[in-house]
Amino acid sequence: MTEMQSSSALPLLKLQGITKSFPGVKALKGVSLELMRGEIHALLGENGAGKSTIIKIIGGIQRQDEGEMVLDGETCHFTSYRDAIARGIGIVFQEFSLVPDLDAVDNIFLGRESRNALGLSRRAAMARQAAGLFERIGVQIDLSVPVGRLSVAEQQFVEIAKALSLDVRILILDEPTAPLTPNEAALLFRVMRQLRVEGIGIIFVSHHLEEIFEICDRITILRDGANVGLTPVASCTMDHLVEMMVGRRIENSFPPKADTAERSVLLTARHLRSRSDAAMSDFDLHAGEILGFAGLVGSGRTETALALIGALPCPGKNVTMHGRDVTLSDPAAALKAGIGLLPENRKTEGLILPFSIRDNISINNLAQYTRRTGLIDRRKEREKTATLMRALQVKAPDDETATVTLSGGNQQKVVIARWLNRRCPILIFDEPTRGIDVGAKAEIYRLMRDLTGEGYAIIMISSELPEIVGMCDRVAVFYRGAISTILEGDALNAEEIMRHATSSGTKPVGPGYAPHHPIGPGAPLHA
Ligand SMILES: Nc1ncnc2c1ncn2[C@@H]1O[C@H](COP(=O)(O)OP(=O)(O)OP(=O)(O)O)[C@@H](O)[C@H]1O
Repeated sequence: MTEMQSSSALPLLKLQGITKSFPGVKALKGVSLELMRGEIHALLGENGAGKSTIIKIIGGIQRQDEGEMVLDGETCHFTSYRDAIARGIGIVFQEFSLVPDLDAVDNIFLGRESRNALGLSRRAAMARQAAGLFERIGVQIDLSVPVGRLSVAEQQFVEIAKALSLDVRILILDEPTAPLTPNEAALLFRVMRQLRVEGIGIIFVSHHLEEIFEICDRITILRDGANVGLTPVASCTMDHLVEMMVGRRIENSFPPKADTAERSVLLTARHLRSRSDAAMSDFDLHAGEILGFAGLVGSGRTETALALIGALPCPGKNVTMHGRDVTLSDPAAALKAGIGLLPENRKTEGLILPFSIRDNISINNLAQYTRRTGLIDRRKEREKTATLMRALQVKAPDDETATVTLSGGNQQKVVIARWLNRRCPILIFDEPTRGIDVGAKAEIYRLMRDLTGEGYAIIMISSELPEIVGMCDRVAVFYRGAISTILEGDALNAEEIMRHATSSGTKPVGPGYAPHHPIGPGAPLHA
C-alpha cells in the first residue's frame, strides 16, 4: 500500500452484495469490491467471471439486480454512463469511444466545447487545456492529427486525458495493455502511478498476472461471478493467485515439445514480402512442428503470413506444399489448399455475432459432419462442439447461446475452437492467447500440441516471448519486415530472439518485448 491511503480511511467506492442475471446466466452472485483513494486495484478472474459486468454496473451502463454501491460514503444509483461520469467515474474500454477523424483536442472536449460570448469555439484555450492534461500525465501527443492516425497507446492516453478533463476520481481500465507493446505498457504504468499519487482510485483489469504484481496494490479475485479472494499484492504469490482464479493448480502450461529429428517438409515459402520495400523472407514448415513468428510489433510477422495465404499482394512469391507448386491467390484458395488463418482481430474478422456458438464453431467445418446423403449429422456436430467447449472452458448456458452475449474472452475461445476443429494441415494462429485467461491458455497450448502430434503444422505469431519460447519448435525472428534468422535447439531462447528482433547482431536493446522498461516522457512509442 505505497501511496494508497490507510485501510481505516473511508473507501472511495464500495460495492456490496451486487447480483446481476442475464437470460440463463447468473453473471454476478453477491459481489463486493472496495477501492481506496490512491489505490490501483486489480480485478482478476477467468473469461466470463464477471469483470466487465461489474465495470458496467459501476459505470451506470447496466443496473444491478440487487446490492449497494456507495461512492464516497453516499449510496448512489446511476441510470446512465453520463450519470456516472458526472460523479467522477471514467472508464477506458477496450474499444475506444474516440472519433477517429477528429484530433485529440476535439475528442477530449467533444460535446462540451468552450465558446466565447459570440458562440465561437475557444480552440486555443481548449488546446492549451489539452496540452496541460498530457503534461500532467507526462506524455507527448501530437494534437494536430486525427486520433485515428495515432498509435493505440496514444489513443488510450487521449481517452485517459478525456477522463481527467472530466475530473475523474475513479478510473477504470479494462484490459488496457492487451493491444500494447511492453514499452507502451510501461509508459501506461508510469501514467497510472502518477494518477495514484494524485489520489485517483484505479480499477485495472488484465490477464497478465505479472503486470498485476508490477503495478497494483490489492487484488479482488472473482470466479463464476462470486468473490473468491481479496489480497494485497505484497502478500500473494503468482501460484496462489492462479489457484484462486481457476480453482486448481496449473503446473506447467507448456506441454513437452515433440522430437524434431525426422520431420518432412510440408510447405516451402520463398520470396515472401511483407511490404514492397521489405527484404524477402524464405522458410520451410515441417509436418508436426510449431514454427513461431516472433518480432516487434510492425516487424512484418502478420503481413508475411497474409502474403503467404494471398490476403496481401505478393508478386513473385513461390509456395509449394508436399513438393508441388500451389497458387495461393487469395485466402479462399489457401483454405482449399489446406492453410487456415486465425486472425488477430477476431471480433471483426472472426465471429458472426448473432449466430450461436455451435454455428460459429461449425461454420467452415460442416464437411466433417455431412453424411453421404448430404444431410448434416447434428448429433456428431453437437458432440464435437461440446468437447471443444469443455476443453476451452467456454462459459455459456449451452451451445445455442448467441456469441454476441458472451464475454470478450469467451468469444475468442469460440473462434479458436473453430480453427482447432477445422483440421487444416497448416494452421496459422495470430496472437492466439491474447485476452485469454491462464487456465484456458494452457488448454489451447495442449490442443495445439495434440494437433502437431497428429502431423499438422502450426505457425504461431505471438508477441508473448514466454509463449514463443515455451511452445515453438523453431522460431523465425522478424526484423524490419523480413525474417532475419530462424532459431532452433539451444539457440531458441528469449535473449537470442530479442537480439535478432531488435537488430542483427547487437545486444538486446528492448522496445517491443518483455520485460517492461520504464521510459522517459515523450519517448517514441514505436520501435
Ligand atoms: N448482455 C449479456 N447477455 C447475456 N449474457 C451476458 C451478457 N453480458 C455478459 N453476459 C454473461 O455474463 C457472464 C460474465 O461476463 P463478463 O463479460 O462480465 O465476463 P468477464 O469477466 O469480463 O470476461 P472476459 O475476461 O472474457 O472479458 C458471462 O457468462 C457472459 O456470457
